[in-house]
Amino acid sequence: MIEFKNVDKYYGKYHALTDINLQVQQGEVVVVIGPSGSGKSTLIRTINGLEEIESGQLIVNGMDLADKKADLNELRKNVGMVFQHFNLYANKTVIENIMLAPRLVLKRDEAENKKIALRLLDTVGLAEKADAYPKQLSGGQKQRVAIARSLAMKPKVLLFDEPTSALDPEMIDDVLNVMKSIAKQGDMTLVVVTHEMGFAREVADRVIFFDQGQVVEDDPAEEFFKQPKEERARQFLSKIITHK
Ligand SMILES: Nc1ncnc2c1ncn2[C@@H]1O[C@H](COP(=O)(O)OP(=O)(O)OP(=O)(O)O)[C@@H](O)[C@H]1O
Repeated sequence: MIEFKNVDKYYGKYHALTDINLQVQQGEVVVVIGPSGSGKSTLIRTINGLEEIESGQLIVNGMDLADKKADLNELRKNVGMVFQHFNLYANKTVIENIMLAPRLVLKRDEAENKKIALRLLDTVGLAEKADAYPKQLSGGQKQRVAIARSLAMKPKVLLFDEPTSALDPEMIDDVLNVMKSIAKQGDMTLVVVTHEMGFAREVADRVIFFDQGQVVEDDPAEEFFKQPKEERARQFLSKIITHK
């Protein structure tokens, strides 16, 4: 479970998160939407300790991240993250990218590690790319490898930070389909920052609308997709898309 209690975060004097109170239950799929610069990335980066919080409490899988002594390596065994720009190791093959963390962190047996990695590559539709290097892949393929790499750790929580926004339009669906199938399995907690409203409508349990570092709406998905909240969100999102 993830629980924010009165969490504040500053970058210098800039108040990036203001009094966040949120709970995400194990197995929930939560989509976070909101305008550019509203703090969505900051919010999810706090969940795996990539950003520190200044005050309040943030409990993730029983660990209090406000405690400066929290063991972030231990936390990250159970909390994976998929980034906008994939962050694959360029000098390692696809399968090595997937096998590395389970080998080093979980000390997983090598044969078992390889079996799991190949199965995951198959799941994301890239079985034939095991020995390719990231530079030989399209953006959408890289992102599917990044997802397989996160899944290899069997995390309880998987965070997605705008996973499709660096992709060409024709690649987006392949990545969203992989994410949808993970969401539909129902055992992992997913927190997804995205502008993909179709994805949210299909698989989200909850939608959080974020603005100026604050939770403005926190609704069950069926509630959110009733007008006029969805319409307001679309107006915000159309501004972002025009920007880009
Ligand atoms: N490391 C940092 N140092 C200083 N300011 C930062 C830092 N990271 C983010 N910010 C600022 O904090 C605010 C929130 O940024 P954040 O990336 O969380 O927003 P976002 O909602 O994810 O935006 P986008 O949709 O454009 O990615 C922005 O005003 C940003 O400029």
